[in-house]
Amino acid sequence: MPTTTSVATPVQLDAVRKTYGRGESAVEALAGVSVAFPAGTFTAVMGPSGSGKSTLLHCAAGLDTPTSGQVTLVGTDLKGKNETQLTELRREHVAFIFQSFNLMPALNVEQNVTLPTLLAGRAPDKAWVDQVIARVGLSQRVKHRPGELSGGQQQRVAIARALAARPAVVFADEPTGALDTTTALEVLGLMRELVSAGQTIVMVTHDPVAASHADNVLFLVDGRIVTQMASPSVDAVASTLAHLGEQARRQR
Ligand SMILES: Nc1ncnc2c1ncn2[C@@H]1O[C@H](COP(=O)(O)OP(=O)(O)OP(=O)(O)O)[C@@H](O)[C@H]1O
Repeated sequence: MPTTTSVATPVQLDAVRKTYGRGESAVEALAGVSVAFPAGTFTAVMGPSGSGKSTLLHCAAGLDTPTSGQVTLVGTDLKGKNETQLTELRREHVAFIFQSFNLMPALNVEQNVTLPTLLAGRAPDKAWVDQVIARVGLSQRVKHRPGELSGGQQQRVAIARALAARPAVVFADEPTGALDTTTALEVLGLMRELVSAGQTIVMVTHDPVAASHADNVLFLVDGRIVTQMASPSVDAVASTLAHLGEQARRQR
C-alpha cells in the first residue's frame, strides 16, 4: 500500500501558543504545546470542553496560525506559508474528517470519495475505494448524492473520502460521534489498518471507547498537555478523564 511521504515525524508542534482576541477578552486556547506525532501512530486528543483540542488540530493542519511556536507538517515548517502553499501541502498529504468539511452536494458517494485522489493528480485505486466504501457500510449507496443520505451516512462518506486517498496524515474531529456502535467499531478498525500501513492519525474525541483504539492519548486542560497514556484501555481513559482537574492543579 503506497503512502505519500516517508517523513518519520509527519506532524510536530514546538512550543505552540494560540491566543484568540486581545486585551481583557483574550483567550489562551493553547498555552505552549510541544508534541510529535510519528509516522504510523494513532493518537487520540481528549480533554474538557474548551481545553483546546480543536485548536490543536487546526494549528497542526495549518488551518489556523499559532500566535507563537512552530508547526512542521510532512517536513515543512508552516511559518510564512501562504494559503496556496498550505492548500497544496494539504491536498498532497492530509485528509480531514471534520463535521464542517462538507461533501459536494452534486456528486454521488463514489465521486465524493474519489475526489481528493483526483485533485491530488492521482488515479483512484478502484478496488481500495470499493473496499473502503464497503467497510463504512455504503456499498448499496454509491450512486446516491449526499442530500439523499442520513446525517450518519454522510459522516461515513466523509470518513471513506478521507481514507480512500491514503494520505500521510488524517486529522479527525469526533469521527465516530454520529455513528451507531457497530459502524463506529468498523471505522475505528479501518483507521487502525491505515496506521499499520504507515499513516498517521490524530483524532479528537470525547469517547473513551474510541480513544482506546489509539496507540496514545493526550489529555489537554486549559491549553496544556497535562498527561499522556500509551496503550489506553477504556477504563483507564475514563478514570484519567474523571481526575483531569486534580492533575492540572498539581502541575500548577
Ligand atoms: N475563533 C475563536 N475566537 C475566540 N475564541 C476561540 C475561538 N476558537 C476557540 N476559542 C476559544 O479557545 C478555547 C479552546 O477552544 P477549542 O475549540 O480548541 O476547545 P475544544 O477543547 O475543542 O472544545 P470542545 O470540546 O467544546 O469542542 C475555548 O475557550 C474557546 O472559547
